[in-house]
Amino acid sequence: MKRRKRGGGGGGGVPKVAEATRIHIRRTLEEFRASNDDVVKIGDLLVVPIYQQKYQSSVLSVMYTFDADLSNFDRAEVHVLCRKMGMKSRSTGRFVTMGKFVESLTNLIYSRSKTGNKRCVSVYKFKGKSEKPKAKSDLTSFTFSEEGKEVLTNFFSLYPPGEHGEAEKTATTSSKNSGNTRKTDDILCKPIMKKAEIAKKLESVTARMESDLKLKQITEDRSKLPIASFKDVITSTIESNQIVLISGETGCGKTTQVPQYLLDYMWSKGDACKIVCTQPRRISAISVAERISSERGESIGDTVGYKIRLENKGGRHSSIMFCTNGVLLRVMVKAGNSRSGKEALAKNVKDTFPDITHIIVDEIHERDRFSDFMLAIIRSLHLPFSSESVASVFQVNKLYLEDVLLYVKSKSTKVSHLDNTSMDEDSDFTALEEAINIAWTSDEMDSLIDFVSTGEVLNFQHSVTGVTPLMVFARKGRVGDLCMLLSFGANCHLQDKEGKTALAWAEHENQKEAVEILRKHIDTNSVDPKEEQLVLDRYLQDVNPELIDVILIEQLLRKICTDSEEGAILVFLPGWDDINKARDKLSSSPLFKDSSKFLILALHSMVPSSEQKKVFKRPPQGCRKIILSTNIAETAVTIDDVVFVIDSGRMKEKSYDPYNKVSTLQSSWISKASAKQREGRAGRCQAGVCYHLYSKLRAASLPEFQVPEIKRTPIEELCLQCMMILMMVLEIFWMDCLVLKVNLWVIRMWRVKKVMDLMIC
Ligand SMILES: Nc1ncnc2c1ncn2[C@@H]1O[C@H](COP(=O)(O)OP(=O)(O)OP(=O)(O)O)[C@@H](O)[C@H]1O
Repeated sequence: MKRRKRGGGGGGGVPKVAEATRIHIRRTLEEFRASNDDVVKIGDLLVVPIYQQKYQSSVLSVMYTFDADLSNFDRAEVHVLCRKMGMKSRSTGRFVTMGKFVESLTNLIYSRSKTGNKRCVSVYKFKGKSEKPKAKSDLTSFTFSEEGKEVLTNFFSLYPPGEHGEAEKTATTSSKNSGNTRKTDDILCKPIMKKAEIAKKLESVTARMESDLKLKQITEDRSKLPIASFKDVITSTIESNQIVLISGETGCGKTTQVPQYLLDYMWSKGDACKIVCTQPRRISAISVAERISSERGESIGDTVGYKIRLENKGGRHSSIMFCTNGVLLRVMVKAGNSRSGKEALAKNVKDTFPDITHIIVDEIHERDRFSDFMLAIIRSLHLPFSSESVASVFQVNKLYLEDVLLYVKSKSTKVSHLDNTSMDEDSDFTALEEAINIAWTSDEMDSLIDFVSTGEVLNFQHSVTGVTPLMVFARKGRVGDLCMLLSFGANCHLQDKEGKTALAWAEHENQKEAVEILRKHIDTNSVDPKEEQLVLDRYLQDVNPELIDVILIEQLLRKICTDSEEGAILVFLPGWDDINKARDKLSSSPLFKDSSKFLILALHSMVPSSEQKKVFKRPPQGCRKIILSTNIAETAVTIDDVVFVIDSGRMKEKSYDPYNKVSTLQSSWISKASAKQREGRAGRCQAGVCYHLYSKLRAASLPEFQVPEIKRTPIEELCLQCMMILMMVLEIFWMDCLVLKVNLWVIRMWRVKKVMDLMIC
């Protein structure tokens, strides 16, 4: 039988490479490419610089040779990956021994020996002409001429190093809320509030929360969040420390609760405050501000506001202000520009914005360049530091590619709401619910048996109780009917609204025979690890795991929608292309093209804010929401009806190759931190499931965190920004952002500076 090629079709002739080998190759190449040392150790091997004969002797290249036991397919994988990473590779019949090297760089000697005709593959990266790095003492006096500074200051005040896309005029901005035109920085001023006014505000918030039923419920839910028991510890730690690091599981309440704890604390003392909270993206700045306003029973722009590019709500009178990292950074740019020196910077931040009482920098694990710049500044202030950590909320069940493949092909879990073709409209639905009710409360089983004996509605769950026919038979000890349902393929893992399975009900009612049958069934039907591996291997022979398999996504969505009745589904895809491919696939599916049953939405930074907001709205009854999103929804976003997350494991990442001097936007594997964030989007308001479309082995091999953006950005771009941000205190920046390969980058930075000075003159 001819095999289907999948995964976007871009993997034509996908080599048959074992998952473990593929992971090993990628990791080795990434380590090799990232290393900037002259001699590096990868695994047990030393990788050394060599002077290639065919290049000028002054050109330094570094070579790494894989073990000779790679198959043809494995070597092909090395060649493909190498090309993508901007390195060169060559297969040779000779084996190059790596190991006997003289340590001195200038006297490198390496020995080669022939070991039969085994082919092996070597990888090269070129470091360009070797240059002597400038002495550190030279680098700290890095500064522009006075004219240069003036031109750049004007330039950056018009085009701030803020968010992507078109620049915004910073001098003025309009507030839709107030209809005023005011200075942007005004929104960072502390509200002028007398003690009596604060007490009145506090009173009205408390009264609202007690009188409004919805607010009462929200307040109760807030008090159950894991972070709630840390409220006093958090406020007192912040009171006695200038810098506090709070870490906690996704959804425990960091983003929405900490600003409110601070506000309540300040107000309880009768003090006005201005709490500025940053978010990496616009969507999270807006949605969190809106959520906090609704938790306090207020309109957005009142006590809580936000400021993003070209849009703001609230102003001076708002005590909590959300903004993007870029906006706050601009504030610091201003503070840093007016004076010079490390101490002056600290003083300037406080002097220029004396009204800001607290700054909260959220999602710092993302390491975007703006939050890194901010952290570098904050770190340079050498303030006392403390940390707190908080536990998690709802359970999220995690499944990986091998589980997904078995789940998708399993036949058992079928629920009636998509089987309505086999049930005549609402009357059958009501009759089946009635049959379950009767069987549950009496011993009258006939009408339920009539329904299930056709094998059509095996896993029907009662809309109120969640009880299935299998639970009824297990609870009543009807072993014959129980065996019939199990032989038809009924799902014994389904839970009712109390969280009980059929086995739990049988145990509860002490139905020993039913318990035994169900246990045996569960044991014999549990997945054999060998079967898992087999299914995975077979799948990976046909599918390149680095490409998005929209066929599998469609099958998984179908399965989820068959096995459960409600719960929005959030699918993480790397970029716009894949979102479109998935959307096209779903629109051509007879099931998903029915817009009365499925609402399919795309979430991407290019989608306007008004469209983005649609993902937070609940669809009409009977309609299921499927959101196709990039990593824009990965952090600080709560879509309250999301129960299922499908994680493709891929994201688009901007990277810069200092050897080839090119910037690329490539699809790459996510980090463990991102995977956790993606899982965290399910289970925020109820228990959820996350389907990772990569193997368990791949999951274990993912890097802990993404490479900081600062390390992936072209030096010219970074250079311009940090010159303005820390024009006078470059030393702090370089020393604090140790992730940078200082020598190589600073040399290039010098060149950019020279060009800039020339242009300005
Ligand atoms: N818009 C919303 N609708 C309903 N519930 C919400 C909303 N936003 C937050 N919540 C509830 O508040 C909880 C805490 O959310 P919050 O964003 O503060 O968590 P977090 O700890 O900052 O998570 P993360 O680390 O993922 O950013 C969520 O788990 C959810 O139960």
